[in-house]
Amino acid sequence: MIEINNLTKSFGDIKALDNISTTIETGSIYGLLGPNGAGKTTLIKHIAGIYRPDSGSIDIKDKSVYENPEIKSSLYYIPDDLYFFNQYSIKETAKFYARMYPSWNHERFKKLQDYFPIDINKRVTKLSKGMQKQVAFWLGICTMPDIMILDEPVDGLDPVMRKKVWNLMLQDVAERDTTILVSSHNLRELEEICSHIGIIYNGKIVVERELDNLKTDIHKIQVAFDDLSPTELLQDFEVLHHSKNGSINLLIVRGDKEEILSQLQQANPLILDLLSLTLEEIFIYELGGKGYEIDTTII
Ligand SMILES: Nc1ncnc2c1ncn2[C@@H]1O[C@H](COP(=O)(O)OP(=O)(O)OP(=O)(O)O)[C@@H](O)[C@H]1O
Repeated sequence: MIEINNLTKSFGDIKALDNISTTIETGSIYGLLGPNGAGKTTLIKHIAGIYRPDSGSIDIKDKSVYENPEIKSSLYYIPDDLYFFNQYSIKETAKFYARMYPSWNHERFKKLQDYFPIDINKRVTKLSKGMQKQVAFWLGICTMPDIMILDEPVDGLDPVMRKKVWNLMLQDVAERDTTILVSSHNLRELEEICSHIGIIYNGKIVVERELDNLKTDIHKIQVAFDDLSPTELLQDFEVLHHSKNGSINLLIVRGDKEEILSQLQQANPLILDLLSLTLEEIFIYELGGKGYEIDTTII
């Protein structure tokens, strides 16, 4: 379990993290979303024990992670900008990892040689960006981490390799109860794999929920009336979005699904449909309500 309490970090006068508190349960896959500059990487680097907090704490298994080699050897961090030693081949890097990580599993490393089709004698830094990402996952999963921290992890991987990599991660979660913290702008992918979602904006976590619960609280509705405005009927609910195309209204509404539908039903709509909502839509409408909107500038 990762426990974060009142974590704050500033860079000069930029408050990158503003009093963040949260808990990430063991065995969960926690997706961290947020606009550019929201604070995702800064939060991740604190959890990986790289940054020292200005105030607050990050505890893993009840121990502070910063400058704690024991805790750090039980987690594996794949940053957005990978780093490998210049002269080392994959095989030599694996040997180095075997010394660094007490739980290194060499059997696994050998077994995965067929899964990742790269010659282990090749120098890692001479490989393509996507191949280096594959090596990062390959070596990472062989360190048998309790926690995997992934910043834009599948950026640069081809679609087949993305599936293969997620397949490995999910197996590890199922078999070893690994905790995965993943930050990505690829919301479709996060939607497929995450059990929990946290949305960060201006250094604060503004929405945090189990993915299934997130979807039961916010609804996309298509409704048409002869001459009524649906927002008048829904005054007791939070309408995050309303647009109209002819007589058809598209609504994004927060609240109890049955109550919202019954309210609309009472006014005898010509059409009333509940549509499925994607994580991307939740992201856009939740942040729209907090001042981060899609506006259009004509150039
Ligand atoms: N080392 C640093 N020095 C100064 N400012 C920094 C540093 N690292 C981050 N920041 C600032 O902190 C804020 C949060 O940055 P961070 O990299 O955590 O955002 P992010 O959510 O990961 O963004 P992105 O999606 O664009 O990668 C930004 O305003 C950024 O400019």
